[in-house]
Amino acid sequence: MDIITSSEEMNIGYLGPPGTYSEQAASFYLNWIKGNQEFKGEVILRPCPTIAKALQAVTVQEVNLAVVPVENSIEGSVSMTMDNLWQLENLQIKQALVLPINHCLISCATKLEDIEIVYSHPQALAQCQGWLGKFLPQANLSATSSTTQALEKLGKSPTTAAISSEKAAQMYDLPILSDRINDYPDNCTRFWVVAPESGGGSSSSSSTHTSLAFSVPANIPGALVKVLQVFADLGINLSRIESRPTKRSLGEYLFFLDIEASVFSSLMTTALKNISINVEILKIFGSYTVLTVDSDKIK
Ligand SMILES: O=C(O)C(=O)Cc1ccccc1
Repeated sequence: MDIITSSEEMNIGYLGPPGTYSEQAASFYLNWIKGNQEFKGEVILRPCPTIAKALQAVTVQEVNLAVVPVENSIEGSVSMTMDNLWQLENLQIKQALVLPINHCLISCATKLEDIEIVYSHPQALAQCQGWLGKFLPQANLSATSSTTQALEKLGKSPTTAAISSEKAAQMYDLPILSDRINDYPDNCTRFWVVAPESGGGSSSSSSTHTSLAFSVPANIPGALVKVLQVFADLGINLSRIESRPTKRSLGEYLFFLDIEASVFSSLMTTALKNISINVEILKIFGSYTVLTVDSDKIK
């Protein structure tokens, strides 16, 4: 892995305010790069109001890196991340991090029956929708830009609640009314560490995964299968396929692939050459390794 080493200071953007799951991921990464002694200067975490702004901050070099959520085991893709990676130029994924996510219901209410409104990030609300339906059927759900932005809306009201982490509850000095409220216990989110293509050096040849996205030249039968067949024929495993609308016209899609191979492998060189005639625009987001983080490593 290559990290920018020329500067004394490294700034890492993430979806804030402080206390979000994205901050946990960014903070783990900060400690990891310090522990691996790949960067000796000061590392500063910079909260951004949205995922889009965190990624834009990388493109305009306001920050050196951004740590953004990309996929959750219960709710699936974070479309804001996918769409911005496609739209913004010169971004490169340097690393993937998988973090366990344990949601708590945080509120000054004394009983669940008193709660009228629950605030949180749409991903968190979705990851707890079964629990919310069962234990808070009366409550209205309200989306906020992050789980800690939800905490800022709470105040001391006895009729409002937010979904956020245990760490965030401690940070904002708010009580936890219920713990582990996500619908599946092994809830986890994958984050990407994103750098500028030019500033971060090239990806390491030890990378194990590659992410890319493409559009197809025409909406014709077999347009997608021709691309997928190339990977199948070469025995390259795909770990994710996702479609997103091109936003140009209804029914027209971009396809995002996560591939279990390094972009530097000879098989991938062949695959990229072979898919080139079947794709319209191809964007390679980077090659990287995946770090799975234990809950006791999250501060
Ligand atoms: O709002 C946050 O805390 C985030 O970092 C986004 C998010 C929300 C829910 C699960 C994982 C990431």
